Amino acid sequence: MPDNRRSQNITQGIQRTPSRAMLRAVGFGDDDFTKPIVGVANGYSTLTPCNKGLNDLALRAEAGLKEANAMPQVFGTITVSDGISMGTEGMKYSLVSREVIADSIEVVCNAQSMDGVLAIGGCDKNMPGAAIAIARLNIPAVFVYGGTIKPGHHNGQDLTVVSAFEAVGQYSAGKIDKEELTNIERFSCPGAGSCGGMYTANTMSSALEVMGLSLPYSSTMAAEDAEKAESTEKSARVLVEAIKKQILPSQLLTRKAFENAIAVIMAIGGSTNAILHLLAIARSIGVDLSIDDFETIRGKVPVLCDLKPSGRYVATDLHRAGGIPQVMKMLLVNGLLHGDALTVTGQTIAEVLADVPDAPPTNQDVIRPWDNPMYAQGHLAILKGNLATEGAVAKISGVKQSKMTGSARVFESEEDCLDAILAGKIQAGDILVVRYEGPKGGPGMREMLAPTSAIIGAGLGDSVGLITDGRFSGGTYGLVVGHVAPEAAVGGTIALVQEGDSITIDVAARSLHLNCSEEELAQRRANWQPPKPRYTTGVLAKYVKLVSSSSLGAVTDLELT
Ligand SMILES: CC(C)(O)[C@@H](O)C(=O)O
Ligand SMILES: [Mg+2]
Repeated sequence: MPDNRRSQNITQGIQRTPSRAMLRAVGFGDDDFTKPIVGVANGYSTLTPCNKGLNDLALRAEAGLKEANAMPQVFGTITVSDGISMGTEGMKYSLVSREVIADSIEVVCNAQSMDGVLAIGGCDKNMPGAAIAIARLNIPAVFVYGGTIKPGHHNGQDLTVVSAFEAVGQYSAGKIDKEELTNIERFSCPGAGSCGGMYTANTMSSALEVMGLSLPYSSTMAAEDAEKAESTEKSARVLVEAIKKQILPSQLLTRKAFENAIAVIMAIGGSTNAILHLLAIARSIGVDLSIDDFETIRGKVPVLCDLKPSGRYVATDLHRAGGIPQVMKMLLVNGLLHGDALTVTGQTIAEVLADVPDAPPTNQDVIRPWDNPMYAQGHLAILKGNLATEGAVAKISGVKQSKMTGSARVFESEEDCLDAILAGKIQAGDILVVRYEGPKGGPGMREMLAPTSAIIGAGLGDSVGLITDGRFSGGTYGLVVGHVAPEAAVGGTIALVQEGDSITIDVAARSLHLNCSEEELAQRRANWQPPKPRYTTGVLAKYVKLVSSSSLGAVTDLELT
C-alpha cells in the first residue's frame, strides 16, 4: 500500500495505542492496521423509496472492500425526500440537505483520516452532496447510485411519481375522477429506487458517471436488479485500486469533465437542478465554471433522448437502449465529448467507450438517431435581462413556443400560486410570478413541481408561463423559468413586479424582461423593503446567512473566502 495513507494518523505508533484499542473493538485485527481505511457513506433510510435499498448495497460494498484487502468503516448520511416534502414548508430543507450531506461526509472522512470513500446515495441531493464532499476531500472516491425505480403500470401507461403530481391538476380540472386519481396514487411507485424519469436523481447519477466518479452503466441500473448490487461490489474493488494508484477526484473533476457532464445532461433532457449542482461541485474542486458555460454547450448539443418528463420513456428504458455510455459515444464520435477525461477506473472516457457502438440499435426509439434528435439544441437555456441580471434557467422541453409575452400574476409563495391554479383562476396568457422562494428568501429554494404539474394537468402547459426565484423539479416541463437571480429577498427586480405587468420570456433571444420603464423601476426600487426573515434560529437561519446566489450554485462556503 502507498505509504502516504492518511489512516496512519490513527493506526501507527505507540501514541496511537488507544485508537488501535478502539478499532479492535470494531473488528480490526493485528494485520488490519496497515490496510487502507475506506469510509462507506451510507444514505440508507426508509423515508423514501430512493434510499430504502441502500443498506444492502452498503453491505455489498463492505464485502467488496474487505475482499480487496481494505478496511471498510460504515457511517450514515442523511436524506430528505423531495417528492414527499414537495409543496410543503418541509421542502425548504431539501437544498439545505445537499449541504448537510456534503458537510457530514467531509467531517467524518477528515475526522477519521480515511484513505478513501465510497458514497452511496439515492434521492436527488445525495449525488451532489456526496460529490461536493468528494471534491473537498480530494481522496480516492467512488460514488454508488442506489438505482432508479422501475415504472408503475396502469391503463397501459408507464407511471412515475410525476404522474401523481400531474394527476392532481387533471383531477382539479375535471379531466379524471377520484377513482382514477387513487389508482394513479396506488400504482405510480412500485418499489425501491429513485424517481424513474430523467428527473433530478437520474440526471445527477448520470452526471457523476460521465465525470468518472461512478462505474459505466451504473447510473441507469434499476435499484431492484441484481446488477446494481454486483456493480456496487465492483465499485469497491475499483476504489481500492484507485487508492493504490492514488487516482484523486482532482484528476477526474476537471473542466473537461464538467463540459462532458453538461453535454450529456443536454442530450438526455436532464433536470434544471443539474445546473445548480454542477456549479456547486465545480466550485468545491476549484474548477472555473459559470452559468454561461451551460448556454455555450447547449447551443451545440441536441436532445437525443425521448425521456420523461416531456418524453415517453424512463431510465430503465434508457438502460436497455445502451444507457449513458451509448449517449456518450454518440457525442464522442460527433466531437462533443472530451475522450481524454479520466475515470475512477484509471481508464479514459474514450477507453471506457471503445466497445460501445457509435449509434444505438435502430429497433429502439429511446435514444434517437443523431440526424433525428428530439430537439436540435439543448433544452436548458440561460436567460438574462432586467428580471435576471445574474441569470435564470429556462426549461423549454415539451412546449410548442419558446417566446411569450404575458400578464404577470404575482404570488409571494408557492402555496398561493398552487391554490390559484387549482381554483381555476389562471388563464391562457398569464405569466405566473412566484417569488420570495429563492435560496435566501424561501429560504431553501423550493422546487415548484406542484404548480408546474398542475399547469400541465390543467392543459395550460402551452399557454401559461411561470417564472420564479425558486427552482424546479426534474419532473417539471413547460414554459418555465427558474433560478431567477438576483432573488426577491435581496431586492432583485422580480421583487418589483406588480400584478398585471407585462413580462416577456424569449428563449431564442435568451431574454427575461419586465416591460417597464427604468424610471418606474427606480421608483418601485426606492419603495421596496426587504422582508422580515422567516427563520431566525436553527438550520434555515444559518443557511440564509451563508447561501450564495443560485447563479453561483447556491453554495454555502462562498462568502467565507
Ligand atoms: C420528485 C422528483 C421528480 O424527484 C423531483 O424532486 C426532481 O427533482 O426530480
Ligand atoms: Mg428534486
